[in-house]
Formats: sequence, C-alpha cells, structure tokens
Amino acid sequence: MSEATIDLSAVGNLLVIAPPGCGKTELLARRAEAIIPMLMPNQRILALTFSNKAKANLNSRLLSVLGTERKRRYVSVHNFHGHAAEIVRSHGWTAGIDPLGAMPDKHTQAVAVEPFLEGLAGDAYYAMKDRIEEELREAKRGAWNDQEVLDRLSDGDARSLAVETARQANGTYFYDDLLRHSQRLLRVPEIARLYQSHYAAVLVDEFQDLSPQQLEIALRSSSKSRTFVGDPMQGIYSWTGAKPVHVERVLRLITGEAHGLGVSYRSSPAVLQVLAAVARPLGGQLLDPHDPDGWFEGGIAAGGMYPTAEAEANFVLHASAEILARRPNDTIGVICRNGWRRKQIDSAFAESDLPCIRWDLTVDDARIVEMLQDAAARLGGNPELQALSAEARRVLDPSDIDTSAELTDAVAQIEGLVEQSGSVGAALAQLRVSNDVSEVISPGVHLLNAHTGKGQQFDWVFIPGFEHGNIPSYKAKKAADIEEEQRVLLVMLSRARHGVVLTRANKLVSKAGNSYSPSQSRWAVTVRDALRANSAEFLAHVSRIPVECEVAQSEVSTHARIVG
Ligand SMILES: Nc1ncnc2c1ncn2[C@@H]1O[C@H](COP(=O)(O)OP(=O)(O)OP(=O)(O)O)[C@@H](O)[C@H]1O
Repeated sequence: MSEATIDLSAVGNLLVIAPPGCGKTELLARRAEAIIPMLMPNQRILALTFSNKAKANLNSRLLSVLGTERKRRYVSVHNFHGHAAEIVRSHGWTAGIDPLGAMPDKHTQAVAVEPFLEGLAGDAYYAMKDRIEEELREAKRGAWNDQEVLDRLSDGDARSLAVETARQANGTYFYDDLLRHSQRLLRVPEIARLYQSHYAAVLVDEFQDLSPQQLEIALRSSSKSRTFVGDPMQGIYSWTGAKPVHVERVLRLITGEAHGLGVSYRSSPAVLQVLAAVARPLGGQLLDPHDPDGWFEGGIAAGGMYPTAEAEANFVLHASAEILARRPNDTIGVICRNGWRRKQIDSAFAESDLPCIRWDLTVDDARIVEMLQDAAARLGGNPELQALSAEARRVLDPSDIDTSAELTDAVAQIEGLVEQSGSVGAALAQLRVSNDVSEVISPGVHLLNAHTGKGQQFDWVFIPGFEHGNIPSYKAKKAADIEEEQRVLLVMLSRARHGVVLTRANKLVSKAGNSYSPSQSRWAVTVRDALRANSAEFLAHVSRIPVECEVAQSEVSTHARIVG
C-alpha cells in the first residue's frame, strides 16, 4: 500500500505500521499539512519524539512539507521528557509537586546512585547498579505519588529505597519522575482539557518505543486526532520500558484498523535483499524498492573479515575516503552495536582529515556549538565557562531539558579542550562542525551507536564488529533479548540507502589485555547469500561510480542519491 491510499485528511485517529524506509516519518509531515486547515484559532499540533536527533529529523521533514512559517505557527515538536517537564513546570502545584525542582539530565540518576554502590567492585558493582536502576524504573512506571513510590520500593533492595529517599529529600527529579508526575497531572480532567483544547492533534513517530506511561501521556495530551506510526520489528527499547505489543493492542482498539505501507523509498535493491534476510525470521518480508532501476549497479551489500580491529578500522577509513573522493556530498554512517567496539574506528578517524562527526560528542553537534558560539559572542568572545553555560541557557526554553543536558555535556567537553587551547574562545574556535546547522545529517562520516541511529538514514552504512558478543551483545542471554538484538541489527542495516558493509575482526583484545578470537555473529549465515560482494569488490564498485554524476532529487527527499 502507498501513502496515496491513506486519507490523511480524515478526521480522527490513524495508525500506520510499516517496515523501515517506507515513508512513515514523511507521512507524519503530510498528516500535519492535512490537519492544519482544520485547526481552530490558537490551536496547534503536538508532535512527540524520543530524542533530539529524532526531533531534528521530524522538524526537517515538517519544514520541507510545510515551510518555515506554517511549521512555526502550527506545530510544536517536543521530546517526551520536554513535554513532561513543561506539564510539571506549568501545573506541578496542583498535585503538590514543586515545579521549580531541579530538572534532570542524562547523568542525574547515575550520579545519585553512585554513592550507594560504595564497597562494590567489578561484576558485583554493575549488577547492583543495574538492579537499582531497574527497581527505580519499575517503581515509577505508573501514576504514583512519592509515598507510593517509596512503598513499592520497600520490597526491593535497601539501596534502591535509599536512593529514592535521598532524591525526595533533595528535591531533584530523575527522568522517570517527570513522566509519572505528568501522567498524574494529565489525569486531572481540568489539566487534560487545557492541553486537549490547545493541541487539536498529536503525532507520534516510532510508537513501538513507547512505554504504556508515555502512551497515556500522548493520548491525554490531545483527544480528537491522534496519529501513530511505527514498526514493531524495529522495537529495540524494551530495556527502557517500551512495550510494543501492549501499545499496538491499545492503539488498534482506539484507531480501529492499522494501515500499511509496502514500498521502500530509502534503500537500493541490494540493501533490501539483506534487510529481507534479517527480517524474514522476525516475520518480515522482501520490500520492493520504489525505483529499482534508479540505483547505480542496484546498490551494493558487502561483507569482509580482517585480522584485527585496527585492520578493519583502516578498511572503513579507506573505503570512506574513496567514497567521499568521488561523492563529497554523500553521507556515511559507521554504526557500532556497542561503544566499546568503536575504539579502533574512533582512533582511525581522529587521525584522518575526513569530515567526521561523533554522535556521542556534543561538541560535534552543529546546533549545540552554534548555541555556545552565539552565547560567547554575546559575552564578548572569550567568557568564563560558567558564564558561557548560563548565557546559552538563558535563551533556551526551560522545558527543553534534553538540549539543556546537551549543553552541560558540551561545556564539560570544552573544559577539557580549554586546557590544550588556552582559553574558552580558542577552544570554541577550534570545534569542527558542519556549516549548515539545518542539515540533520551533514555530508561526510558519522560515527554512532545502534540506538542513536534510529529513524536516520545514510547513503552508505558500515557495521563493524559483526561478531558474537557484539552482535548479539554479550549481555543478551534470554531468547527475548536475542530476538531484540536481531531487531537492533535490522535497525542498523536499514539506515542504508545505497550500500551496506558488514565487517568483522579475527582477533580482538579484551579489557584485561588478552587476545581472543571471537566467533562470527550468529546472523552471519542468515545474511551470507545477500552479501554479494567482498571488500575488494566493494572498493571496485565505488571506483566505478562516476565522479560527475547526475543528482536526482525526489520530490520530497532532502538527500541526493546516486543514479545510474
Ligand atoms: N512518498 C514518498 N515519495 C518519495 N520519497 C519518499 C516518500 N516517502 C518517504 N520518502 C523518502 O524515503 C526516505 C525514508 O522515509 P522515512 O524516513 O519517512 O521512512 P520511515 O518509514 O519513517 O523509516 P524508519 O522506519 O527507518 O524510520 C526519506 O528520504 C523520505 O524523504
């Protein structure tokens, strides 16, 4: 089915379930366009996302469909944390919640737990840390007040209860507190009515990542028109409380029927063959490419094996350089399942002069760097770090707690750079970022981990470390965890447009410094037939790509792609 067969202007609820690259995010932008003429004066559309990267992705689709003015006037895009923070800040007193309590960042809970792990080391330390985090999450996954949270924790480990008791005494919030408090507040009919009359519609991408609590927050924030799109086969957030089966069941009850989309607008035939091999055992099937003849040699899917992780990293670096030499505007994602398996890749790219962005370094984020550079300029160019941080936050929406957390991270990273460069001004000047902050993914190489790549796309994708222990992660023990790892692999592969390369190393060195030989990933056999090329054939394919080639821009696509 294509988007054209779905009536986007129909009043009411809409559920769309479709595989990667079929245009679900794009459909949300078109749904917004169809709803705007039905808005009453002062009404807006609320779009909810899970991270700043996803927010930037949806924002750019909305901008390309609606244009700047209609987007600004009619659509608010918030992350769940930001939406929850806004509800707590605006209405907290109604339920005895301090709206001025300290808002969390991604380190707040970990820092609060740390003192309670004293005396533990090695595996015992990590096991207890995981247990406390899990017990806190469980105790807060409903609309419970502070006393009820303490009661729920009283059956668990004494350390979990102690962490929560200290948090309540200090008046700080963790992310999960914002969610449960906003859930509680939205259960107050008068508060829910305020949001429902302001937001005539709600749009949610990646519904499979919702916890029941987030689902309730989305449903209570807007009552007349709710649009949810997603793909249960890309559900990779069960460890944060996502419940795709439950959420889909509730959504089907609300929406009546689910629509599907069955054509890939993203990936080449070669990439789609690999996706089909991984998706089939999960219940998926081969997707047709929208324009099968529009890809140079049909795209490419390759596999390679290297003696060491260093040799593997050198191949990825060399291949990226070859691609960018011919196609400087292409985007390349090097996606690792786990951060630890990216070490050699990071070092290889750090020493090269290829344009390269590390997604876990906030000082590589053009938007954050621009905010800091603007703040520095307002303060005369070379401020103290604390003043810089305060000035950047001064112009930030106080509910945008994810950006606030990114600013905290960036300032900490700049502190390290100041030691080398001598001053804050000099450190800011040396930051390498793309020229265009509106680009969600700038040309060049992007180094990232599997979960952060959700919903994004690159012309080329490299997946290093296709070994047991990494893919699947050594932490996955139960059958359900292994199945989730298979979905993680599907998510990584499906970020690719033209080409995808899976590589592995024969020898790795453990944290303790011992050399070992990892076995291949359990899915190496699954994809073997679909990976038609080896590394040499991959490089030969790249070398045949015409340097001066026509660039086709599909009507709605913002990315150029290679045409034959
Ligand atoms: N109807 C369409 N015509 C042409 N191109 C489209 C259409 N719909 C989507 N695209 C393009 O296809 C690509 C993938 O679309 P999109 O990201 O919306 O897919 P998705 O289903 O949300 O993928 P994922 O599940 O991975 O998040 C984008 O480049 C988008 O611009």
